[in-house]
Amino acid sequence: KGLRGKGKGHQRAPRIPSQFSQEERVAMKEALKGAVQIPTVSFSPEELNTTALAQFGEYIHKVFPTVFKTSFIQHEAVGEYSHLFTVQGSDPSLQPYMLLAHIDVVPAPDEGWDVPPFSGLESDGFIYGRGTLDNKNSLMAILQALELLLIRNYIPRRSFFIALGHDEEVSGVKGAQKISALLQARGIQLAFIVDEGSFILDGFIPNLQKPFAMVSVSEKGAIDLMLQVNMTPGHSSAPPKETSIGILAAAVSRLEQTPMPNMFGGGPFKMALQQLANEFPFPTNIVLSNLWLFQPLVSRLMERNYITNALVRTTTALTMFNAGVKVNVIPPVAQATVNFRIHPAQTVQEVLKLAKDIVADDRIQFHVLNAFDPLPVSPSDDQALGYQLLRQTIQSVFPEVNIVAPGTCIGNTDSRHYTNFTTGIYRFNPIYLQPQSFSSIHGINEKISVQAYETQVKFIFEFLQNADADPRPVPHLHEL
Ligand SMILES: CCCCCCCC/C=C\CCCCCCCC(=O)N[C@@H](CC(N)=O)C(=O)O
Ligand SMILES: [Zn+2]
Ligand SMILES: [Zn+2]
Repeated sequence: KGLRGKGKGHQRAPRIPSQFSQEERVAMKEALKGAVQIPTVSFSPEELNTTALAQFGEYIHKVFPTVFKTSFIQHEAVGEYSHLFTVQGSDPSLQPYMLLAHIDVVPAPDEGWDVPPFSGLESDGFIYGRGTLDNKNSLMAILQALELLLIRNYIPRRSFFIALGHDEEVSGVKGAQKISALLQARGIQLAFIVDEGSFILDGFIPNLQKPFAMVSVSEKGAIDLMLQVNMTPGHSSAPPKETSIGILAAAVSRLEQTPMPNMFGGGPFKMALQQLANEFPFPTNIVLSNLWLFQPLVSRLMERNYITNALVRTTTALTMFNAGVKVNVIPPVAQATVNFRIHPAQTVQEVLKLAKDIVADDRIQFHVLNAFDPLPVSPSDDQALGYQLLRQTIQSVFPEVNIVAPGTCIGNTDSRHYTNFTTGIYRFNPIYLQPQSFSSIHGINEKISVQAYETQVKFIFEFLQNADADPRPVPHLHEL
């Protein structure tokens, strides 16, 4: 709605092969390095590096000139530093879709890095730096693929939006939320959305030898819960039996030692394991094919690893603790913040009640700083256009990957600000991820191989064209 309504000229565009010249391949990796070198760090919702964000806006103008000068692409800066591209397709009868990525990155002090985190240095075939996996790779690959298609005179059939938020790492309130309001005011409805949030997972599940593509169809909810204890201050030479610090420490320790219930079976993860069953050796294949019998066993096994544990329950992370004003003063107040990530089968209210029951101490005050429910589960059936387009593109770009399975994103993404536009929200990065690279996201030595980045560009180049092709049934591989 509201997109190029001319109703004419929507002939089929010829398929353009995803082959790039040596010169283009060099230019694309250099463009990513340049993006990494701009320190677009979000420290807090109020503390963004606005100089770097402004510089980034100029940078994408410079490296993707065709995107900015094409007549059927409208560019708008939103909330000053976020960017919305409206690509008007030639066939207004096709519902548009939207690709998301974010400009900002989490802070990266130099300590522990092999190379400075904002150097974008290339070493042993890898480009190093903050944002190379989260999420400048996606942002640059989307614009790069579009630039290359435009240079080849491609005219998209289906309209689409590209929304690039500038504060995803600290809420998305100034970026994604503003873009969302703008699209809402324009009455836009979308066929589907694709965002960051999952990968081709390699080595995350014991005994599963082959990588598989997990497309996240849901996203955990979250609560930032502040616990506070107030006590009368006094001289430390004659302390009371319990201090605010002691009471609060015991309360948060109870929360840490009492995990939220295991909800395995109540989210997409069970479906993924069933789809993966035949990829495991005996007897795991039999166990996973018969979850009606073995569900209690499997759900317990999943708790053993901290990543699979995050997929079966609401997690409880103690992230901040503040108390004390002076070495010889009984502290008047102690505060701690707990970050819960809510399993798709639970709600904010349910988790709050459980947390209060676990703490079970009237001296503790609870303050909800921020909370939202898990995101609805998007369809992954044969009719789900976004899911099937991802599946089709994964099968063509990564023919060695046998399984594409739905999953839950354990982190949060900007896509949660766009739930009004579509029931189909998919989180997927076309990149192989091993547990070690998972730790580098928000950690140290974040890096992407030059080859992986080229493949990401190729994936989007193919995806944009697949979205314009006539819908046709996608053959299922390895169905149960
Ligand atoms: C099937 C078994 C293995 C499953 C393993 C899952 C491995 C994890 C794969 C991907 C998770 C990566 C999450 C990336 C998205 C997170 C984005 C992010 O950092 N968001 C922040 C900020 C925010 N928007 O709230 C966050 O705190 O979550
Ligand atoms: Zn991210
Ligand atoms: Zn992140």
